Amino acid sequence: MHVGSRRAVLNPVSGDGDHAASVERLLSARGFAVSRTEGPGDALELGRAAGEAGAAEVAVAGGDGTVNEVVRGLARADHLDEVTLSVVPVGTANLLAGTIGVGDRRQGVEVADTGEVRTIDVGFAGAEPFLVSCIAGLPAEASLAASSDLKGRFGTLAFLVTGAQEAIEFDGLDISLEVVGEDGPVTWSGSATCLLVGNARKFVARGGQADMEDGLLDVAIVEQMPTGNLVAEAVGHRLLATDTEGVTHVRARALSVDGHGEPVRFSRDGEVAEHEQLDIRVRERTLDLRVGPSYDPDPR
Ligand SMILES: Nc1ncnc2c1ncn2[C@@H]1O[C@H](COP(=O)(O)OP(=O)(O)OP(=O)(O)O)[C@@H](O)[C@H]1O
Repeated sequence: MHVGSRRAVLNPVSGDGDHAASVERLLSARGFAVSRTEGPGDALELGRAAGEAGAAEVAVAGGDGTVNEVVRGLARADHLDEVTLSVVPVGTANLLAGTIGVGDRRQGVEVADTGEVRTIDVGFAGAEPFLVSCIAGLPAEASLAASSDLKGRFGTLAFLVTGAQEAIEFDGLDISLEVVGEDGPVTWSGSATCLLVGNARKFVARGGQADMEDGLLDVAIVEQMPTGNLVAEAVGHRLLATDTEGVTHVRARALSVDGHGEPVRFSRDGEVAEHEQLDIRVRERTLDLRVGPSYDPDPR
């Protein structure tokens, strides 16, 4: 491997922010040229620069937000399918790392160096990529409402805390969907509490990790229900059973979301944007990703 082909993007303020020096040292020792972010948007530019320089490997030391920025930068440099990505989890929730068997920062560094490489699907919402999920409605509102202070104190639980509060006030999304499902087209129209589209995560049955190599997105549409609290609880605990009334579940290659002229707020791996109309699709086996030893390519 030639010098400079391994780059790392390190967010020094992710999570509790006590990792920068030690993780930088560990990654440097494995041959990664480490760049630190100095503010929002830097990880995107560093990802783009790594892509434009043709970096063979990019490690991200950060949380899901930082991973999302780097992946967007790599996509803009048209380098997503030529790079090997790895994640050193130093954020708060670290959803992606959790689903690919990378438990902590030391293991993350080890995996960044020698972990098995799998080629995973990448979701796209319009032109923007996502690895974990693209969600609209209640959970997106809730995660938006979780201030970083709250996130800092409660970690992932902040989602649940705010989720329950927001549910009481949430009006629902008035949307129409055209879904290219695994078994044919599906249409849906109505008022939804939320639309959950997972690449690395699934939201029905036991929830948790989804198959990231099957060329399919896991789509759950939760109908607006009068008792919003109940839904918040169900979503929060990831207990949406397959047959829950009011929940439509489809494995899909693509879907088109229409907000009937009203902007719908989407969260792509935590990055928020509003769209009146959005096409979401999956590009099968697009990104090489280093995974931990407990990664299960076909979780059931
Ligand atoms: N040097 C910096 N100073 C302040 N903010 C930064 C800096 N570098 C990056 N950021 C911003 O920090 C935010 C949080 O990053 P990240 O998602 O990695 O951590 P987290 O929120 O703790 O973890 P998670 O997303 O896994 O819950 C990102 O929105 C990013 O834009």
